[in-house]
Amino acid sequence: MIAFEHVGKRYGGRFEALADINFRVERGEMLFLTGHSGAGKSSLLRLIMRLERPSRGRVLVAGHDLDRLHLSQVPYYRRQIGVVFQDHQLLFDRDIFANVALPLTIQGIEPHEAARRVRAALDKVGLLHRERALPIELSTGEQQRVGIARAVVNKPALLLADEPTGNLDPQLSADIMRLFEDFNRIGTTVLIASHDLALIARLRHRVLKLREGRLVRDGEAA
Ligand SMILES: Nc1ncnc2c1ncn2[C@@H]1O[C@H](COP(=O)(O)OP(=O)(O)OP(=O)(O)O)[C@@H](O)[C@H]1O
Repeated sequence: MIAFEHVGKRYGGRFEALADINFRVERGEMLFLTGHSGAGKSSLLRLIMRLERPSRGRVLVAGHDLDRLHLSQVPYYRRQIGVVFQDHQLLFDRDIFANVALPLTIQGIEPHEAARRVRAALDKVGLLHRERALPIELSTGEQQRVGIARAVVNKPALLLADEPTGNLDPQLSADIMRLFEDFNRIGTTVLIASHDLALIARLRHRVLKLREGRLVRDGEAA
């Protein structure tokens, strides 16, 4: 599903944020990406999303060599990827339904079909009964679940998350991780960047650890 081959990333031609990164992720895997602040986690995720391009090496995702992807193909490529952010980035002037529907609205999906998919996604995160609420009326944990529903509404083959539990207490963090495991169980490949070492250790998935831009560990959580 994902292959990094000797990938390096420099910003501004000088600073090396990632150096000689090599790993493969099979379809249907779930794994964590960890490392200190500034280790390169977000840079690595941005390369997969094709928001950045590597300075060296190759990134392959879902059969695409991202360097060969034509600019006009990038939006279609990104539809295969769901992304969850720490601060969920919801639109506060629209209700939950409209927030989750956003990716489908942008794609011009027919409203009946869009509504069906939005409700299926909200149901999976346990928030179907709140579809007419505004984000401000929900708790932080619920807001994050809306962010996850929006990320999966397209049924992406790959789900990426950047510190999805960064603002949540341990109980809510565990709930959110269980939700990711549910999506993984139905076949979605899941890659989560996280600082939460205690939680990662409990879940016993594969862990990629970065230190100063290098991959220093690839294996089961200790
Ligand atoms: N657009 C950019 N331009 C210049 N330097 C950048 C840019 N993005 C990231 N960096 C630098 O690259 C390094 C890796 O950053 P990155 O955001 O990937 O780390 P991270 O592991 O995600 O950190 P955090 O956990 O704090 O989010 C950092 O030193 C950062 O300052």
